[in-house]
Amino acid sequence: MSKTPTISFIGAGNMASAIIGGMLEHGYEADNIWVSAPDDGHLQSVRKQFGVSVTTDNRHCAQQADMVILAVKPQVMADVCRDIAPMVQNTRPLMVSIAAGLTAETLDEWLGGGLPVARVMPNTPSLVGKGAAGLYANDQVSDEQKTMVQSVFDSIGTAVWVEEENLLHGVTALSGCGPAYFFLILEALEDAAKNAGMADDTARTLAIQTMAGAAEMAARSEHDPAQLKQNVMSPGGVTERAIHAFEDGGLRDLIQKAYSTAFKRSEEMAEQLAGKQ
Ligand SMILES: NC(=O)C1=CN([C@@H]2O[C@H](COP(=O)(O)OP(=O)(O)OC[C@H]3O[C@@H](n4cnc5c(N)ncnc54)[C@H](OP(=O)(O)O)[C@@H]3O)[C@@H](O)[C@H]2O)C=CC1
Ligand SMILES: O=C(O)[C@@H]1CCC=N1
Repeated sequence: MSKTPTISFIGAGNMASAIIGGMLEHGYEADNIWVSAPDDGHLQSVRKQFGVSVTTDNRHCAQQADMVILAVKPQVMADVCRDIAPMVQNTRPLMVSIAAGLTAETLDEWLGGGLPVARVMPNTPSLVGKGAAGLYANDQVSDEQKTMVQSVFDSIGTAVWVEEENLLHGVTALSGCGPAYFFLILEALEDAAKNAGMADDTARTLAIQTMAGAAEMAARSEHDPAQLKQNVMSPGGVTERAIHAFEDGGLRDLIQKAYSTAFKRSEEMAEQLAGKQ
């Protein structure tokens, strides 16, 4: 596709806003973006914030698109898809779902069948160009359409194709949910520092910079995280005590448990929603 593709978002919530904000920040033209959602008041604030075109009519939104990004909650996806199915069966845009769990087969069935359907599991740091997304496409998606969806998610972070759709459960439990895990750790670290008497803004600044610095270092280093951790743990020093406290408290098991629970929930949602009539 030589012209800039028109991209329509159905749903204007946290994740759609993060993707749109990231795309605009990275040079995508607001003129080529449409957004629909039920609440006109909310849409008008989206229009003001981003300068995109808005409508409360999902069909009208989908009609404009080379690529439709379905950004509603999984539980309302069936109704949304069935409503726009007659329209997209005519225009045949690339349909992209960012919903957790829902399979391409289920989505395609709700959309009337035979459409190019891709799935993306993005995350909210897309807003600041630091997203991490897993991508999957069904066999109706052309190479040109794969390039189109990849270029959108590459522009707002890192996008990685998975060979098998089932692998998206693991992507969801890692990078889809992951920002929340790190925000929890930030909250807890800030609280610990404040409990010991540190000023609120100092605790926040130091905690955020430490997390960002550790991530940047892990990304650039030739060493693995275990070695980088060891490099901070002076024998008989301070960090060693804290790391032992984490290990003794079962932090690794807890992380494994949280990850597995998220993974299972993603599988469970796929099964439950596939049965939705
Ligand atoms: N949040 C995250 O970090 C991530 C979310 N996802 C996936 O993204 C999807 C959206 O999640 P999120 O953005 O957090 O959810 P939000 O609740 O923030 O946004 C959902 C949006 O859908 C709109 N909506 C509801 N019903 C309809 C309808 N019938 N037609 C059109 N729009 C409708 C809502 O409108 P209104 O505001 O007017 O109610 C809202 O704008 C989910 O499927 C989730 O699995 C994937 C990865 C990460
Ligand atoms: O919690 C959720 O269901 C969505 C999917 C990944 C992140 N948020």
